[in-house]
Amino acid sequence: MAGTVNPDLQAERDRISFEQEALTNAIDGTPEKTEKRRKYANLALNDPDFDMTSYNFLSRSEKYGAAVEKTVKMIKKIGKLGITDPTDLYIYRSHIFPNESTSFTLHADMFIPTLMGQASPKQQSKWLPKALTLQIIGTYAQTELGHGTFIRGLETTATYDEKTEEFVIHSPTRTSLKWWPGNLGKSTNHAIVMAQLIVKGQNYGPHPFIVQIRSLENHMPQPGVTLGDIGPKFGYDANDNGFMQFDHVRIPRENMLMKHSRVEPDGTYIKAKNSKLTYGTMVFVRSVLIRDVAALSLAQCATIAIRYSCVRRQSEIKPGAGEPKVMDYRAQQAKLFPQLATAYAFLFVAQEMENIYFSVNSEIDRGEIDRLPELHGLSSALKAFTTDWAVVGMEICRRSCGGHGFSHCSGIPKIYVNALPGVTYEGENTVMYLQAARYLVKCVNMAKRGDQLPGSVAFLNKKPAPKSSITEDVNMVDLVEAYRARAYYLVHMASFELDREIKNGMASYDAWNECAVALVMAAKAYGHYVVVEAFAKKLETLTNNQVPASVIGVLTLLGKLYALHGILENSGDFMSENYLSKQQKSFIYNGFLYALKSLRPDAVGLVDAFEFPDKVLDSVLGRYDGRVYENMLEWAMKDELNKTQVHESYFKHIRPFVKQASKL
Ligand SMILES: CCCCCCCCCC/C=C\CCCCCCCC(=O)SCCNC(=O)CCNC(=O)[C@H](O)C(C)(C)COP(=O)(O)OP(=O)(O)OC[C@H]1O[C@@H](n2cnc3c(N)ncnc32)[C@H](O)[C@@H]1OP(=O)(O)O
Ligand SMILES: Cc1cc2nc3c(=O)[nH]c(=O)nc-3n(C[C@H](O)[C@H](O)[C@H](O)COP(=O)(O)OP(=O)(O)OC[C@H]3O[C@@H](n4cnc5c(N)ncnc54)[C@H](O)[C@@H]3O)c2cc1C
Repeated sequence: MAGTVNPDLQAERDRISFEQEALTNAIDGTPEKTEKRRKYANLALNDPDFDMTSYNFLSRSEKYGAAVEKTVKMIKKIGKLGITDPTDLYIYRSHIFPNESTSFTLHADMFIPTLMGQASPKQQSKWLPKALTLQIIGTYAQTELGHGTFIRGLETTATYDEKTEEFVIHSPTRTSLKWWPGNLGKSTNHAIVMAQLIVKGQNYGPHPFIVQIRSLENHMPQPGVTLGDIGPKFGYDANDNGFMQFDHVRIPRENMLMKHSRVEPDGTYIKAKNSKLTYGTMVFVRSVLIRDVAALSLAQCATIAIRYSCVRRQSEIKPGAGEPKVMDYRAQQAKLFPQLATAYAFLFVAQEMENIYFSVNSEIDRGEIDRLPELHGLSSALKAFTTDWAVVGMEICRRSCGGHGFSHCSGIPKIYVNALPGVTYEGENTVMYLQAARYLVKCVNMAKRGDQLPGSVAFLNKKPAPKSSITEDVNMVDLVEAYRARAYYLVHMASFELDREIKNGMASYDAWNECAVALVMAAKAYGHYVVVEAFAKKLETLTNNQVPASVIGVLTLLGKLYALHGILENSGDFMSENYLSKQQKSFIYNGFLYALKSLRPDAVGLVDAFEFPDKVLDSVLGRYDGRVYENMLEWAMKDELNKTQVHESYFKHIRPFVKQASKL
C-alpha cells in the first residue's frame, strides 16, 4: 500500500528504547539548534521551485547547467527570505544541494572567508559588500599544475611595479597554470590568486591577490587571462574545477590582501606577525569539513545501509526458520555499527573543533597568535583522520548493501564521490598528518623542558601508567586513558626515532623523511585519542545537562563501541610493551560483541535521529518508508536507455552485423 511504512522497518521503530528527540538535540548541539535546522531545512525542502530532479540521469554539461539554474534560484530566495546568518545559510543550501556543489561553493566557502580573514578593514569595506551581494563572484586559486601541497613552490608571480603602483600577475611556465580551483572553469569572475610576491627583485613568498578574471558584462576572460574547465573527474561533476593562465595581467597595488602583511606604494614590504596567517582560509575549511564532509557523509551512508539492512532479507540463520533481516547477522552488525558509532564520534569532535576554531580566531583578530600552532596541528590531524575513516566507512556501508549498493539507486555513490576528495583537497592527508606530527614533536620537546602544554596536547605533559586498568566491565574512563597512553607512546617513539637519527649524524631534514612512518602513526594516534576523548566529554556534558538516561545509555554504548572497535583494529599498538594484556584484549573483544548485541534494537532509531530527509539521501534503499522494492523499477525506468524499447545502435550496428553473419 502506498504511503505506509514497510512493516519490517516499522517494527524496528516500534521498539526503540530511547527518547529520539533528546538524541537529535544532542546531535545538533541544543534543542534551539534542532529547531533552527528544521526551520531552514523545511524552507528548502517544501519549496516547489526546488522540486529536485536527481542528477543521476544527466550528462556532465546538463548537471553543470542544472546546478547554475538552481544556484541562481537559491540566491534569489535567500534574498527574499532575508537569510543572513552563516549557519542558517549553510543549512538552507545543503538541503537544496545535498552532496552537491553549487556554482558558487568556492565563493561562499573560500572567497568570502579569505576576504574576511586576509583583507584589511579598508579592503573589506570595498570588496565584501560586492561579494556578499554577488556583484562579484570569486574562487580560491592556489593550486597549480605542478604544485598543490608545497605552497612555497608555487610559480605564479606577482611582481610589484612601483612606477604604476601595480602588481603584474604572470604564469611563467606550463606547470604554473592554476589547476583545480572550484567553479573557476565557467562560473566565477574574480579569484583570490596565491602568487609569489616579488618586490624590487626580492621574493617574499606566496601572498593572496584579488584578480578580476572575467568581464562583468559578457563573462569573457579578461585580457591576458586564459581559462577553462579541467575535464571529467572521479565525481564533482557539477563543479567546474578550472585552469587559468596569466600573461602579465596588471592589477592595482590595493588588490594585494593586506590584513597581515603589506606593500607600501614605494615598495616597502611590511611583514606579517606570522607568515602562516596567510594560510588561514585553509585552516578554516579544514576545521569545518570534519563535520560537513566527514561526519555527515558517513552518517548518511550509515542511515541508508542500516535502514536497508532491516528491509533486506536473505539466507537463513536457523535452518527452515525463514530469511532473517540481514541486520540480524552479527557479521553485518560488526560492519555497520562501528560506522554508525564513528559518525556520532565525528559529529561530537567536530563540535569541539568548531568551538576551538572560533575561539582561537577571535584571539588572532585581537593580535594574539600564541594558539595558532595548536589550531594548525589539531585541525590538520582531525581533517586527515576523520576524512580517512569516513571514506573507508562509506565503502563498508556500500558493500553492506550487496549488489544494490553499487547502483546509484542506493544513493551511496553520490555521497561517496562528493566526500572522497576531502582526503586530498585542503591538504593531502599524509601531508596533514606530517604537519600535525611536526607540532607534536615540538610539544614533546617543550614538555621535556617543563612547559605546560595547551588543550589537546596537554596529555604529553603526564606519562601514562605502564599498564591499562581496563577490566571486564569496560568503561569510558579506562578507554580514554588507553587511547591517551597509545598516543603518548607513539608520539614519544616518533620523537625518539627522530632524535636518534639526528644524534647519529643525519641532517634533520633527512631524519624527518626517514622517520615519516612513525610520525604519521603518531599523528593518527593523536587524532584518534582526541576523538575518543571528545565522545567522553560529550557524554559528561549531556549528563550534566540532565539529558534523559535512556539517551545517555545508548550514547555510552555507541561511545564504547567506537573506542573498542578502534582498539581491535589497532591491537598491535595497544598491546605493545604489554600495555594491554591478552586477557584485557579479550575483555575488549567481549565488550565489542556485547555492544553490537545491545545496540541492535536501537539501530534504526539511532540513524533516524540524524533526521536526513529522503530528498537529501536521494536513495531508494535508504528511504524513510523502507518501500525499496516498490520503487526500484520506477527509478530504473528513468534511465535514458529505457526511453525506447530498441536502442538506435541496434539498427546501426547489431542488425546489419547479424544479417551479414546469417548470410555466411
Ligand atoms: C558556522 C559557519 C558555517 C560556515 C559554513 C561553511 C561551510 C563550509 C563547508 C566546507 C566543505 C566543503 C567545501 C569544499 C570546498 C573546498 C575545496 C578545496 C579547496 C582547496 O583545496 S584550496 C587549496 C588547499 N591547499 C592546501 O591545503 C595545501 C596544503 N599545503 C600546506 O598547507 C602547506 O604548504 C604545508 C604543507 C603546511 C607546508 O607549508 P610550508 O612549506 O610553507 O611550511 P613548512 O612545512 O615549512 O612549515 C613552516 C611552519 O609553518 C607552520 N604552518 C604551516 N601551515 C600552517 C598553517 N596553516 N597555520 C599555522 N602554521 C602553519 C608549520 O607547522 C611550520 O611550523 P614550525 O616552523 O614547525 O613552527
Ligand atoms: C575536488 C578537488 C577540488 C579542489 N579545489 C581546489 C580549489 O578550489 N582551489 C585550489 O587552490 N586547489 C584545489 N584543489 C587542489 C588540492 O588542494 C590539491 O590537490 C591538494 O592540496 C593536494 O596537492 P597535490 O595535488 O599537489 O598533491 P601532491 O602533493 O602532488 O601529492 C601526491 C602524493 O605525494 C605525497 N606528498 C606530497 N608532498 C609530501 C610531503 N611533503 N611528504 C610526504 N608526502 C608528500 C602526497 O601524500 C601524495 O600521496 C582541489 C582538489 C580536488 C581534488
